[in-house]
Formats: sequence, structure tokens, C-alpha cells
Amino acid sequence: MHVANIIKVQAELDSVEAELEVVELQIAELLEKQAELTSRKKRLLRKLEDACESAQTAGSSSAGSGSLSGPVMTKQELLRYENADFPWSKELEQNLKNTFQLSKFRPLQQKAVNLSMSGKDLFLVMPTGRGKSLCYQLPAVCSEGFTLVVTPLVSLMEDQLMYLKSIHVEAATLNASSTKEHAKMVLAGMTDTKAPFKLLYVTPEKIAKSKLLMSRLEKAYNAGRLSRIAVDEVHCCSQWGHDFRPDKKVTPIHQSKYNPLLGILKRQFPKVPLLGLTATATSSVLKDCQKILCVPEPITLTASFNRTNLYYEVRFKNSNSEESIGDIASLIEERYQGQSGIVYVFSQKDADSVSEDLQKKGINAYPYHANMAPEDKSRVHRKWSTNKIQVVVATVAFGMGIDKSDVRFVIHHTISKSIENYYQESGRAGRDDQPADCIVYFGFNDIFRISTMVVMENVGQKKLLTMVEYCQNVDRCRRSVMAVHFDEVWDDEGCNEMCDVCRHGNDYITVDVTQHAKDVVQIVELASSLDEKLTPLKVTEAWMGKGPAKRRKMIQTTILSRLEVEAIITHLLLQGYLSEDFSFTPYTTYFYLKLGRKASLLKNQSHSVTMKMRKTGLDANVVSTKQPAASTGISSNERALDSSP
Ligand SMILES: Nc1ncnc2c1ncn2[C@H]1C[C@H](O)[C@@H](COP(=O)(O)OP(=O)(O)OP(=O)(O)O)O1
Ligand SMILES: [Mg+2]
Ligand SMILES: [Zn+2]
Repeated sequence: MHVANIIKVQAELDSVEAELEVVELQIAELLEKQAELTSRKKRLLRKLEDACESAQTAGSSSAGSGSLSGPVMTKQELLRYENADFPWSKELEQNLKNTFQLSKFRPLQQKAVNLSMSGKDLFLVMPTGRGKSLCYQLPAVCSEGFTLVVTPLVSLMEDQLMYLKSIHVEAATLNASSTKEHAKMVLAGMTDTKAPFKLLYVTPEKIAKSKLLMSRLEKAYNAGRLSRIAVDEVHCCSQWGHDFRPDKKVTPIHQSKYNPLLGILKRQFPKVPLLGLTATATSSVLKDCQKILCVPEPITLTASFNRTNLYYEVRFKNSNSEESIGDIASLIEERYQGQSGIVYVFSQKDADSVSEDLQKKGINAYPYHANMAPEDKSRVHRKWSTNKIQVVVATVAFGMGIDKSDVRFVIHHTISKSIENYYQESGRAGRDDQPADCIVYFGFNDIFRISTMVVMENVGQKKLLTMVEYCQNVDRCRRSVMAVHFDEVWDDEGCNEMCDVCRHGNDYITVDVTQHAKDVVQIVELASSLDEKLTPLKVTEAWMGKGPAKRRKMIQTTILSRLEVEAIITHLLLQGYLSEDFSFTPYTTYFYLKLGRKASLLKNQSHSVTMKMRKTGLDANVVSTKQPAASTGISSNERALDSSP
């Protein structure tokens, strides 16, 4: 063959190989899409199955909050449990008001209490802080004998005992730190007809290890004094029961301790109704628990995780952080004047500085973080609880035991490290069921601050990106983005414009950012060819023409605003055109951007990258849908990405 010919064939081979590579990436992309659709399909099928099942057992599907499934029961029978005409109803109501000082039941509480009072075995799935405890505490107070409460965490047990003491409900506990005398007294009390306590809290280990306890329970059972068994955090029974609630620290250690033991309770005391409670369980976990606990046919009550009284909003945070503090201060002074709230920050340093900044603006704010003296922490907590402090500026250390009902706003000065954490932290707002706001300030640099912090966690990066996705999203109801992570489907109709996306619905536009993607990728590629690593900040600056003059000549710079530049780079990271590259020194971890697995797709002429962006009315003619942004340009108005109404 002629040399020229060889070169020609070689060139063609190269091009075919390049094309093949692109096709392989597209296949990978499609497979990913297929997996996503399959899991959505499964979820929908399961929903349909559940709906058909309950329609069959209940005649037609029952309305109202939460769903009900379990052993065969007619619709009338099920509905009956929402009523207040049982022999015990009057006593329940009196105790609800006088002992627990609550004016009314929350959704599902009455049904759960009635079912348990009538001796049914019940699994109750209800989000954190919605009031599961009442569902066994109230029946305990209104029944003869005592209720055995199995709970995996001694600290939770102590919280409960303190609370019950404060409302004059007698309760006792047996755990590893109980003294001999105390244990003796409690064991004797179990069969005492004078009923010295209404609730007995024990750890699962006690059930397993203490033969004395089991023999006493047996005696109490035979004497008809064991009225009910409650298993709190029941998902721990299942080896599949993941706990997404970081501040509860119910670790797999407890799960393994829980696992094989507790079936003994239902086997030995079959006539005693069992109530399993959890904030986190899928149907497969519940099935597992049912088997392990030997409960033949429990009724399952599930309350939705959707907090309908909470308004969710995302605001873009300028790299100039002073601005967001000013924004937060005016929100507190105007919209939340005289109302109680929390501002969550990233670090202890931020807690101090942000609260100082707010104080300077005349706001009654105090910091709270793990590094404060215990007495300072409890002083801040106490003063805030009694409305002597309006705002606590806190790290996530402010979590356990925070149970103020009238929190009207939870503002995140920095994004949370996952969507689950965000749900949990923001969920401290509006526990009284009155409207409350959850606002998060989404800043580009914060992504990388958190990223280097969670780099050691197994799925830390992946989880962080779920939070970033929630914030970056401008076209789907915020609730529906959140719901996916709780194995639920909350549709936009359920939102009632209680999120900024639903409220400002059509304010977004699809923009072609292919050329932008190519420009950014070229910058990262160039750096790598020079054996250089670029932080996100450096990439931003290079693209905006603020890098060294030498490099400016070699790349395509942009006239987009900083917020737009940051939004596009975030999008490229989320979509896999860029990816994270960490570097460790003994003192700190650095975050760099490198090419993602999809970067080479950009070589393909027909490949395009689009993203959704928020627009304001004014910019509508500047940006036209699906037009290459390179020719029309994205609005240079920074407000284009501002989510404020
Ligand atoms: N009907 C009600 N009306 C007003 N407040 C209520 C009602 N029922 C419970 N509460 C309050 C009492 C508590 O302060 C708060 C949380 O209750 P609690 O039982 O501890 O939640 P929980 O057990 O569901 O959450 P977790 O999953 O975190 O354990 O709700
Ligand atoms: Mg609880
Ligand atoms: Zn919505």
C-alpha cells in the first residue's frame, strides 16, 4: 500500500474508533436511563398493586391522609377506627387534653390508638416528630396494667422518661445502667396491683439477656397486667432496615442486636397487642419485621412524609456572602418579625460569624455548635424554647431533642449534605401544623466545601449531589424531587403552590448550553495538558477571562454573569461532563474539576447539552428555547437565576 493510503486508512480507523467510543458512552447513558425508568415503573406498579389491594379489601379506596393495608377488613370496619364512639373514647379524650395537654389528634393518631386499644397488632409508619409516641403512651395511660416499650437507644429512653415525669405519667426503665435495687423495684412493680408505672422502657438486649425480666413478664401476662407491647424504631428488627436519620444514630449494631430476639415476645404473649413504630420503612422492611417479630397479620398504617404545611424555597447565593446575610436579616426582620426560627450554617466558625452579623443588624440571634460549653448550649436551647432568643444560628449539632412546635422558619445559609438531611433539618419547622417556611441558600462554593468534608463517606458525594439537584432544579415541584428519596410519589397537585417552583411555575426556559459545555471542557482539558489542576473557582475565573493572560488567549471566554457561569458548571458536574478530583494534604483536602465520563460525547457534532434555567419576564426575548446559547447568549441579568418572587 502507498504511504498516503496508509495514512488515509489510519485516519479513517481513528475516526471510527472515536465514533465507537461515543456510541459506547451513549449506550451507557441509555442503560442508565433504562435503570431509572425501570425503577420508576416498579414504584408505580407497586402503587397500583397497593391501591387495587386496598380497593379489594375495603370496597373502594379510602380517602384521607395516609393509607391503610393489612388483614381483610371492610371499609366500614376501617373507617370505624377514625371515630370517637368506642367505650374508651371518653377516657382517651380526657387524657389527651388533661394529661398530655394536646387539643386534638394529628392525622392517623386516633385511628392508630383505637386499633391498638381494640387489641389489633399494628405497624405505624410516620415521619419523624409527627407523634408516634402518643400512639402507645395514650393507650398505656388508659389501660389496666402496663405497656412494655422496647427501644434501642438509652438516650431516647431517658428523654421519654423525663417528658413523662413532667406530665405526671409514671414510667420506669430497665437498661444496662440500672442499679440492682432499681431493677428489683421495677421487677416487683410489674405484678403489683397498685400499678406503680404505666410504661416500662427496656432495651432489646434486656429482653434477650435477662431471664428474670422474661419470667416477670410471664407472671404479669398471666395476671393480665401486660396490656401492650410497643417496639419503637421497629425497622431495626430488619437487617434491611436502613436508617436515614443521622441524628438518631441507630446503627447496624443495634440492628444486629434487635434482629433475632424479639420474636419471643409475640410467641410467649400472643394475646398482647403489639405496636411497631418507625419513621423509615419500605414494605419489604416491614414484611421482614413482621416475620422476625412473629406478628401474623398486622395492620399497617402509613402516614405520608409530605409535610403539606411547609413552604419550600431555594434562593441563589452570590459568592459575595454578605449579600445572603443581608437577605436573611431582612427576611427575619420583615416576614418573620417576632417569630421563632433556626438558621443552619456549615461550620462552627460560620455559626459565630453569621450570628454576630445578624446581631449587628439588630436581630436577637445566638450561635449553637458542638464546641460550646454544655451549659452554654443548654442555655441557648432553653432561651430559644421560651422565646427569649428569636433565632438560633446553628450547625447540625442543633438537632437531637429539638422539639419546639412553633418554629416558623428554617433557613439554610448553606446547603445540607444530602436531601435526607435537608428533610430532617428543615422538618423542624411547623411542627404545630401551621404554615412555616424552609428556605435554602444555594451557593456554588458551598458544594465543594461540603464535598471535601464528605469525601471519606461511602456514598457521600452521591448524596450531596441529590441535594445539589434539588436546589438546581427549576422545573419540578420541590416536593416531588424530595419524595423520590422516601419511596413515595407526591405529585404537584399535592403541593398547593407550597414550593417556589409550583408558585412561579412557568418561569423557566430550556437553554442549549452545548457550546458552553465545550468551552468549559476545553479549559479543563487545557489545564490537564499543562499538568495543572483547576479548582472550580479557577475554572470559573478562567472562563470569565480572569485567568492569566497567556491562558486567556488559548480559550474561549464568556460574557455570562457569574451566577450563570456557576449554574452551568454545576449542571456539567451533575450531568457527568465534569467530575470531582480530590487531592489530600496533611492539612486539608482540595477539590478539583476533571473531565467527566461524558466529556468525550461533546466531540460528536450531533450531541447537545441543554439545561433548564429560571427566567424573568423581561428576559423572555433574550433567551429563546432550544436556540444555541452561544449565538443568543443567556440573559446577562443576574436576576435571571434569582428565585425570589
Ligand atoms: N396531637 C398532637 N398535637 C400536637 N402535638 C403533638 C401531638 N402528638 C404529638 N405531638 C408532639 C409531641 C412531641 O413534642 C412531638 C413529637 O412527638 P414524638 O412522638 O416524639 O415523635 P415521633 O416519635 O413520631 O418522632 P421520631 O421518629 O423522631 O421518634 O409532637
Ligand atoms: Mg419516636
Ligand atoms: Zn410544589
